[in-house]
Amino acid sequence: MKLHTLLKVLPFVKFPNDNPEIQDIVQDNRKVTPGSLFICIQGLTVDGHRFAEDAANKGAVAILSEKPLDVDIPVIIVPDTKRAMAILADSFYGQPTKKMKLIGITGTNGKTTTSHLVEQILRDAGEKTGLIGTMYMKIGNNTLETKNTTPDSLTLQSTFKQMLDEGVSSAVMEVSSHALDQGRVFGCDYDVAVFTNITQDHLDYHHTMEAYLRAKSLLFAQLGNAYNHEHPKFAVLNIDDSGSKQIQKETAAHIVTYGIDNQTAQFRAKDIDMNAKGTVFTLVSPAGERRVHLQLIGKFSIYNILAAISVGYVLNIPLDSILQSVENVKGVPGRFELVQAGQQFPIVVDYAHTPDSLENVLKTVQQFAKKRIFVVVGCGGDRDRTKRPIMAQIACQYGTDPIFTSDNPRSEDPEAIIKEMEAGVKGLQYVTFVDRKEAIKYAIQHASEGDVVLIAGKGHETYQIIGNKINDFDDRKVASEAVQECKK
Ligand SMILES: CC(=O)N[C@H]1[C@@H](OP(=O)(O)OP(=O)(O)OC[C@H]2O[C@@H](n3ccc(=O)[nH]c3=O)[C@H](O)[C@@H]2O)O[C@H](CO)[C@@H](O)[C@@H]1O[C@H](C)C(=O)N[C@@H](C)C(=O)N[C@H](CCC(=O)O)C(=O)O
Ligand SMILES: Nc1ncnc2c1ncn2[C@@H]1O[C@H](COP(=O)(O)OP(=O)(O)OP(=O)(O)O)[C@@H](O)[C@H]1O
Ligand SMILES: N[C@H](CCC[C@H](N)C(=O)O)C(=O)O
Ligand SMILES: [Mg+2]
Repeated sequence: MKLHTLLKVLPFVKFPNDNPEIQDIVQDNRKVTPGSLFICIQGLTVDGHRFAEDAANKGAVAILSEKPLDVDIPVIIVPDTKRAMAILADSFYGQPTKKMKLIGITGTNGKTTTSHLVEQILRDAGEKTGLIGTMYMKIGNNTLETKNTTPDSLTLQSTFKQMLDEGVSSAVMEVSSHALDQGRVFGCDYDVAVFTNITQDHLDYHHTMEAYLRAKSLLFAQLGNAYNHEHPKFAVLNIDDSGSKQIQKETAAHIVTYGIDNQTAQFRAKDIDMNAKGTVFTLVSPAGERRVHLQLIGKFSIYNILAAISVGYVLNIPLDSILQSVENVKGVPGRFELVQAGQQFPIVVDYAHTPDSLENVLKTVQQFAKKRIFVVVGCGGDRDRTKRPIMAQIACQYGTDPIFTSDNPRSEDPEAIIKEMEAGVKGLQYVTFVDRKEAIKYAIQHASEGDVVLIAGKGHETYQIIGNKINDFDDRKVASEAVQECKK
């Protein structure tokens, strides 16, 4: 694409005299190849403008910048390069999200789970699907690795283009608050946006809950208009969560509500019956009442199911097909996943790494544990420090045997992180092991029939990040091995 053609989507920019062919758009000087447009991003760690000269030396033919630069290739100046990058990426890759159904899911907890449920509903309805989220990106059945839950706008739009080339008709993605704040999704044309909930997390980044909710609400602000009857847009909101009120004010889309406690929810679960094998509830929906039998457990799972059902419904998928899909779902890897290694008690591996998710999952475990509840839990390094004492306190409140350990300490001292957890539980009973393997072993050695072992925080993760090193570590494997060792 010619530079001038590409720049047409950015109003008021000054077109340079040169009009080179743009082969690629990159934001990392290490990825520049001849013919690239290099975009300078002021990051949180470094200022990308400082790599402009190197990009030019490597063959970049133009630079997008927020300030004048001393290089001998054209420099186009815009007020906000991150935003411009998202808009250019959308245009460069042929506006892929305009040609497919796109569902975005945001909220503190439940994004990965809900996106998998929605993907399943769409597949069962005959769509070829794409999925972007914490665990991977998927095009049909092929998975691609991903670094972020929501990738940068260039990766995002090129992935959508690939999806389109491979026949994807509907894509579902998790939209993190970081991505919204950094404009990674500005170039996405969503049809449906979902809000799961908001509770404490990421205060290291957003600083206040108000700023965190504001970031989440950006997804709904960019969603578009309810009165475009050809392409109506839908905001699917958890009406039991007070954050929905704020979000509702920020969007011009149709509002669709789901919930359990609030009787006005358009998609509501009532008469809930839960046991260790699954959950049964009555779905109240615009299409009438239906009894639903799930293989998932926990009140939080019902919220995810309701969100997914609402999405399917607004996309005109027949309710019968939607319900058949969700009833068949066995679970999502690392979310309340049971480790079966021949032991006499349940071992649950769960991705709860926030106070609210830990509390929810422990309340669910409490319903089934006859005796003790062992909770292995740590808190991530280089992440919200204020959740550490709270998570420790929740582990002590709901567990009988809390075990504090490490969960991706990253650049921080693992012992110091545990100390910050301990500050929340002075005078209470718990044990600590810096080595997560030892913590898991301890729980499994001490548990017996009637007890439950919950290993929280890492879920599907297959690594433990200590310093800059990414070490192999999978809670599910470590737990299985510990069970085998105990049998010896
Ligand atoms: C805090 C945060 O969000 N950081 C993201 C941010 O990095 P950054 O601002 O530090 O970027 P930077 O390193 O300063 O670089 C600035 C610019 O210089 C360029 N650069 C940099 C170095 C160099 O040698 N050459 C070069 O050209 C970079 O490509 C970039 O364009 O922009 C990067 C590119 O888009 C992201 O990969 C990176 O995510 C890091 C890995 C991260 O850990 N992010 C987490 C906090 C995050 O975003 N998490 C959410 C999920 C949260 C949840 O679901 O709970 C997510 O969506 O993943
Ligand atoms: N709707 C929900 N409400 C509260 N907690 C939930 C909900 N759904 C899942 N959880 C809990 O949160 C954990 C993470 O769930 P999930 O991976 O679906 O969330 P996520 O929003 O994608 O998280 P992340 O932001 O880290 O990617 C689960 O393991 C479970 O303990
Ligand atoms: N998306 C979350 C994942 C946290 C998972 C937990 N295991 C940790 O490392 O803190 C984050 O990056 O904050
Ligand atoms: Mg996720």
